[in-house]
Amino acid sequence: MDAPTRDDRHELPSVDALLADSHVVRIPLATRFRGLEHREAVLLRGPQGWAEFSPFVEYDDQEAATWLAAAIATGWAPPSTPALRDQIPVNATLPAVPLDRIPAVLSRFGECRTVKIKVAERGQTLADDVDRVRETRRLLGPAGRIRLDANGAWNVDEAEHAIRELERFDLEYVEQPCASVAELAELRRRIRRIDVPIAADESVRKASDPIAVARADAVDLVVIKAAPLGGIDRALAIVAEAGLPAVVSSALDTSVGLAMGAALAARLPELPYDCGLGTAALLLSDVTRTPLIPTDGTIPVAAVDIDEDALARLAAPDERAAWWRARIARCRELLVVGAT
Ligand SMILES: O=C(O)CCC(=O)C1=CC=C[C@@H](O)[C@@H]1C(=O)O
Ligand SMILES: [Mg+2]
Repeated sequence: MDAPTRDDRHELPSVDALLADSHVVRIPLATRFRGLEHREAVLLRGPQGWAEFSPFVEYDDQEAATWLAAAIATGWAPPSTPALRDQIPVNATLPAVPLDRIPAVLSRFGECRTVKIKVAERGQTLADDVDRVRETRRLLGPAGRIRLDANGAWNVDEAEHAIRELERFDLEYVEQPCASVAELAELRRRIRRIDVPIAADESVRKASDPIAVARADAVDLVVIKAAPLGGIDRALAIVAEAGLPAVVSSALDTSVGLAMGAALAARLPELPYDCGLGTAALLLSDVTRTPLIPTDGTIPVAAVDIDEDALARLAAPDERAAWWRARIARCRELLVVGAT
C-alpha cells in the first residue's frame, strides 16, 4: 500500500488556501485521556466543507503529514463512494480512571451497549485493570459488551497472563495488547484455545505497511482511523486489502473529525462492531452546537454545523496557533515532495 501523497481528483491546495479559513482550538477534556487534559485541533474550511487537522503534538511531521492528507481529502474533494448507512453504532470509551469515577464517565456517553476500557496504563497494575473491568461489567450487566485497549503496553507473557485473568468478564476483543506484529502473532497462537479475539490499532495506523499485521495472520480484526490513515478512501482500501472485520475509531477528534470517522464507517461494506466514535463525550466543549455525542448508542452520518462563537471561545493561545500553522506548512511540503 503506497503512502498517501496527493489525491488525483484534486490539486494540492496552497498553504494560503489551507490556512485561509482556519481556526486553531484548544478544548478541555472531561477526563484525562492519553495523558492529555486539553485537545488541540485545527479546523480548516475547504470548498467541500470543514475538515480537521489534529495529529497529536508529539508526532513528527512525516506522521502528521498523513493527517493533513486526510484533512485535504475531506475539505477539498467530494467523497468518491456513497454512504451505505446514516447512523453508526458506537461504544463508550473508558480511560483508566479510579473505580468511583466510572459511573460519571460512562454517563457522559448515554445508553451505549459497548464499552472500551483502557488497560495497562503506566503506573497501574493488573489488579487495577481487573477492578476496573469487573466494576464496568457490574454496571453494564451481562448483555453489555466489553473490549479492552492496552495500547501495546504488555509483552507477550504479560498479555497472556492479563487476558487469562480478564477473560472471565466476557471480552469482545483486546485491542493492541502487544506492540509488534511478531508479538501479536505469538500471543494469538498462545491464547488460541480461549475465545478472545485480538485487534490491531497502532500496528495499522502507525505502521509503514498497514497490511503487514493482517498478512502475518496476527489479529482477528483491525481498528481503522480515518485521519492517521490519510482519509476515507485510503482507509477503505486498507480494510479491503486486509480482508478482516474493521472497527472505525476516533483520534479523540472534535465533532468535525468524528464526522469523517462516521463517513468512513458509513462506507464500509460491513460494520460488525460498534465503532469508537463516541469520544465527543470526553470533551468538555466542541466546535458545534450539535456535538456528535452518542444518542441511544449511535451517532449520525452528517456534516457538522460549525459554531463560530465556539471557535472564538475555544481559540488556542497565539503561540499555539502559530505553531499549528507552521506545522501545516511543513506537512504540506512533505506531501508535495511525496507526490513528485
Ligand atoms: O476507540 C475508542 O473507543 C476511542 C478512541 C481511542 O481509544 C483512542 C483515540 C485516540 C488515541 C488513542 O490513544 C486511542 C486508541 O488507542 O484507540
Ligand atoms: Mg487503540
